[in-house]
Amino acid sequence: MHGVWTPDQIRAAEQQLFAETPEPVVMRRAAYAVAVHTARVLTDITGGVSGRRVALLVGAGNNGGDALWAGAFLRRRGVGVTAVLLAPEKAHAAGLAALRRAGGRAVSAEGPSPDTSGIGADAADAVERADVVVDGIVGLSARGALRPTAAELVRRVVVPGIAVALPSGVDPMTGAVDGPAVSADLTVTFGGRKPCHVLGEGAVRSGELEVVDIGLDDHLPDPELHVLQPAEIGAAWPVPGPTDDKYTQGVIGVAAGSATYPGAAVLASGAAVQATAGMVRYAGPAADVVRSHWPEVVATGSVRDAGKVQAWAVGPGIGLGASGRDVLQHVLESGRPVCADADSITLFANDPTLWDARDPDTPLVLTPHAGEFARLAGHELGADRVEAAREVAARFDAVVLLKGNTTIVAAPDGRVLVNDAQHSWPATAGSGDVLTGLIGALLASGVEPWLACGYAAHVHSLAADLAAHAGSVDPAAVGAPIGASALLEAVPMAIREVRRAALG
Ligand SMILES: NC(=O)C1=CN([C@@H]2O[C@H](COP(=O)(O)OP(=O)(O)OC[C@H]3O[C@@H](n4cnc5c(N)ncnc54)[C@H](O)[C@@H]3O)[C@@H](O)[C@H]2O)[C@@H](O)CC1
Ligand SMILES: [K+]
Repeated sequence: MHGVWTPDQIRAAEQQLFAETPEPVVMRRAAYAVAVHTARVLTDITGGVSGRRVALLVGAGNNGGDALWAGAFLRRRGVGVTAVLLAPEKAHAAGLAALRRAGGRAVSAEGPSPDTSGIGADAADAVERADVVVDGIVGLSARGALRPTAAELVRRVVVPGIAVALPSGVDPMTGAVDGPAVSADLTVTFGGRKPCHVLGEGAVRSGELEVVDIGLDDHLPDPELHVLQPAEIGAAWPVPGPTDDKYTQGVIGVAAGSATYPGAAVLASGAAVQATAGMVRYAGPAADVVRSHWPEVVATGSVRDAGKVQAWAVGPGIGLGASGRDVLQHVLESGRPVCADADSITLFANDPTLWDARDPDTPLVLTPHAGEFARLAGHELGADRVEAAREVAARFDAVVLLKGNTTIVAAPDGRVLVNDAQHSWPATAGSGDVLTGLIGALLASGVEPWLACGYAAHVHSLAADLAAHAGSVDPAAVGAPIGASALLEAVPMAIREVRRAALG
């Protein structure tokens, strides 16, 4: 599991570190890593380092200081370095002096003779002629949209960009982008991941991420967020052992779909069949259709005669009427872990007395999208999705999986997992029904609910990615839109992929 720390947590750890290692030494450590990675990128794209050109975009703070020091190190390897200073009078003095000593030059972003968009000729020329641009405009202390000159410079960058700490223009806490922002090929960040590297557009804008050790590790508190790694998901994914039979691996009950809309039932049951090797029971009015798609499912017409299960997946397509309510109430009273999705969430929102049916000691997972979340929470989902999910998880004493391009999984005790999909292929009708089946199957296998959601979210987005690329994991492969059935079909491929990662 990777940790993710807030800017405040990182700053506090830095202050502790500075008590033992002087701040300029730490900055040079960070900058040296930026220089090493920039040299690597230069070699990748131009075949060498010496004689290549790098433009540094330099803001008023220490982020600009990192870029200036990195420029000084690159000069020593023969790189032609020009620093474009956004606030010449506030540029990091020691960094600027080091760059000049090493033979680099500095120009003002706005002068002399700025063009109609406010950019000076030397600055425009430096950005245009560079092989690589290093973004040191703003880092951890970024506030709001980029100021006009910085925004204009960012618009002009067409060559590969390396972001120092984080891509400028991205909100450090939420990953949200408001106006122009750097789209980095590579982000070199220090001490640990920050929320913007894993949330929303920031995750995409960060490009490849390099986390550099600058000595902070011993000073960092518990992380704010966690990101699961494929290998740990693969190692934990339940597969049958030598002494297992169909019952010992967990039996999942699926209560979904209706006679008129059987699709949700077929997809959720199918996902459960593909996810784990135990047994799947379906209970509801779509029993015949489910049986014809998935002969291995034991299907009955009602939750009342479903037989024993170890967990329930309930909700997709059950409707908002009395029968849907009855189904939800029954599974809540079963004393088994429940993954409640879609109509179940709206039923909870419409009728708070349903919470009384729940055994407080039995885990409950809620998997809302933004609209369902708003109904459940009683307010719209704002920019801070993490805090929103955390608050609702605590309020309802349930694990909340908030759907979106970045999936957030909040536990009632405040732990938060993030699954940063990096693509939107799962944004297709029926994809949520597949996710519900995956989570339910993992719950039935005894996986802890918070992790079950994290494992399922990862495998779900990986399956969509694989399906969209016809099974290829080559990042250069071109994708095509998929439906939920194709996603479902790719689930075993995704499970194999994470299990392979676990083997190393
Ligand atoms: N404290 C340290 O010695 C270390 C800091 N590090 C670097 O320092 C950075 C943090 O430095 P600072 O706290 O000085 O702050 P930053 O360099 O992140 O930003 C502060 C400056 O950016 C400007 N700014 C803020 N929002 C802006 C916007 N929307 N558009 C344009 N300009 C904006 C402000 O005028 C302010 O002067 C980290 O991200 C990292 O790159 C690293 O060198 C590691 C060690
Ligand atoms: K930056």
